[in-house]
Amino acid sequence: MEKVVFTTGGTGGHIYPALSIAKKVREKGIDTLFIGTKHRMEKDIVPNENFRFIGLDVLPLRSVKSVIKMITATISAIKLLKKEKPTKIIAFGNYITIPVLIAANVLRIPYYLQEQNHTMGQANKWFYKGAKKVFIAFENTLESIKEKYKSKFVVTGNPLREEFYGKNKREERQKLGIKDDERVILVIGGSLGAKNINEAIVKKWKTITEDGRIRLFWATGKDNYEASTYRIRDFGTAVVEPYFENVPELMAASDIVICRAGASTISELIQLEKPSVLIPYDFVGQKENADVLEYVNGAKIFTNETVEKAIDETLSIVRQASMLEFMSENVKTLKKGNSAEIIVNEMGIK
Ligand SMILES: CC(=O)N[C@H]1[C@@H](OP(=O)(O)OP(=O)(O)OC[C@H]2O[C@@H](n3ccc(=O)[nH]c3=O)[C@H](O)[C@@H]2O)O[C@H](CO)[C@@H](O)[C@@H]1O
Repeated sequence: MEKVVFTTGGTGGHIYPALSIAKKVREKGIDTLFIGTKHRMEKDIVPNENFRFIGLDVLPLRSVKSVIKMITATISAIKLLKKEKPTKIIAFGNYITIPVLIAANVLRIPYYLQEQNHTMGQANKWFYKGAKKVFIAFENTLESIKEKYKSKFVVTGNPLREEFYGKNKREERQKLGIKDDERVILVIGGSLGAKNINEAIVKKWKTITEDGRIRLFWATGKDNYEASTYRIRDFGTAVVEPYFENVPELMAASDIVICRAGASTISELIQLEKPSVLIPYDFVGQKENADVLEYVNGAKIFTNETVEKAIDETLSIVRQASMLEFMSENVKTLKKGNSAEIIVNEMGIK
């Protein structure tokens, strides 16, 4: 009997792709189990989606204590996998997946990896040589892989929420009451918001809102709403929220998006063929994710120091229909289809 173990955790960026694949597996009536940590957001997100979840006691490898915990967790993972007897394992990167991947090697259970980012994270780098297949989001990741391992890699894009597929721009604009001659700018940070982007929006508020044809949708981030908006007296037609639950609809309706360059956000832009102005959060490898879009002339990249310029540039691009179309056509060339479906097929799950 087929049974698939998913090991993931840390941030939404690692957990949501796993859930999209797991939902496809569950639809086929196949048993699943998630293994993450008992400390981070997977412990809530995964059970909320009605998947069975076991949290191990692991911490980032930064101290002797964390190394001891990693060893203990690995012993627990071996016992757990012996009992659960999965036929396949899939891991989504970062230190949380290490105990299960060591256990998979010890027990010789076939395992697969998924990498969300352009640049592979350390855990995936350590384990890819023993993996059956590695599912990557972006073609250019292959440039850093030795020739003899390349055949293991499959470019699938990142698994996204189902709502990102089959969206139509015109329909979504009608639902939101947006007129044909209005231009929609969507601003989102990562799952935590983006302080620098918020500050620049406030500084440029007058310029953005004085053009009556601009419709702004701006998510400040859950913890930044008060600090970002208290100086604004009149929101006009702008929609400002701490967090948008309906990003698929808003992104589909928008003409251009200002955002960070987390892997899921980049893949969502690709799926919806959106021009963007990106301000990567650099130290976690987002610049390389952003480069994927800029390289095909589908996005412009700015830095935390030049966010105000980024907004001026957005206002300029959004008024040029031909530029928007050019960028959108270029983004389209990166589309890969429904990644979760492709991955389930590649894993031989019927
Ligand atoms: C700070 C940090 O460590 N970031 C990393 C984290 O990204 P993080 O999880 O922050 O960012 P991602 O872009 O991968 O995902 C953000 C998700 O939140 C959604 N969203 C955002 C705002 C909003 O109002 N509503 C909403 O639904 C987006 O649509 C997207 O699906 O994991 C990613 C995947 O490994 C990495 O690429 C990022 O570098």
